[in-house]
Amino acid sequence: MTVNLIAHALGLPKERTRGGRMTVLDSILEGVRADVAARESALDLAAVKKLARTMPEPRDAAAALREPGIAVIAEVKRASPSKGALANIADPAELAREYELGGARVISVLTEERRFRGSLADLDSVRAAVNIPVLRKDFVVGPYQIHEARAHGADVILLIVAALEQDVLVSLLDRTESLGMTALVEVHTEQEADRALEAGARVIGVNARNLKTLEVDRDCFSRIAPGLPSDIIKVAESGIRGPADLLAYAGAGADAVLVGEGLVTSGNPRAAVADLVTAGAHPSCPKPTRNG
Ligand SMILES: O=C(O)c1ccccc1NCC(=O)[C@H](O)[C@H](O)COP(=O)(O)O
Repeated sequence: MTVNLIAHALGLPKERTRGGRMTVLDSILEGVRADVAARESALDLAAVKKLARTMPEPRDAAAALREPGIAVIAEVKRASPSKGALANIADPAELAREYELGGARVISVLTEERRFRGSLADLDSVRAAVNIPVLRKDFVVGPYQIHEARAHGADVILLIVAALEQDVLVSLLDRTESLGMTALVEVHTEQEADRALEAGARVIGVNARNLKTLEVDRDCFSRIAPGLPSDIIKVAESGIRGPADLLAYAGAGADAVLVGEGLVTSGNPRAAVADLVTAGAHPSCPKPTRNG
């Protein structure tokens, strides 16, 4: 059986199997599809849409990310495929409040359960605890998760280009925006960045972590960001352990950084966020100028 036949049999885009083996991303997506199907059979799409309509309007995350200084998106992250258990986060709401007090502009909440030990309950707790925009960080495979995110108060959704065929990416991005939410569209290569732009992305995240090998390549951002139009909000994701990393990404054109492990393992998340925010606010720290 060829790689593409295996991919076809699994319902995956052709390019996402490596050497005939399931990649980490494939395996995560397989679990996510099963979990979404189970949730949808318990509460169907019409019911989730109805719930979403009862929520207050989404907060404007793009505006928050455009404010002066390098924005910090602080992540609630218990575990990861690359590192296993990271932090015992008994109270995600308290952690999110600490992040907000440290100056975070957006809180990212991992809701994937099998590999990251996150949940929609975490999203609910964080939403209720902070006044800044909240990102539902998950592996979105279809419209159900977008309405579900809105029903749980998310203002921002992550869309991973490598996980989605182009027509699906376009329709999920449109749906996100039609609900008043912001899409953070994640890329790993110049080709994926082109796809994100063609789909109409306004906020593009360059993830330094290769979702197939899990290696972190901090140069990924500086390869891709210069090719993005100046009006695109550019987010550097993964591998940021302190102000030096933030400054390096800022020098390469980042408007924002998304940080998980470095904060949840810091011992003092409020101070760790504040250190990043201070570095990103310093007059010597470059903030890209934009056209529009
Ligand atoms: O973190 C992982 O190991 C991982 C593996 C496979 C897919 C996604 C993964 N992480 C999601 C993220 O994008 C990060 O949580 C986020 O960028 C923060 O990264 P870090 O600051 O390095 O924890």
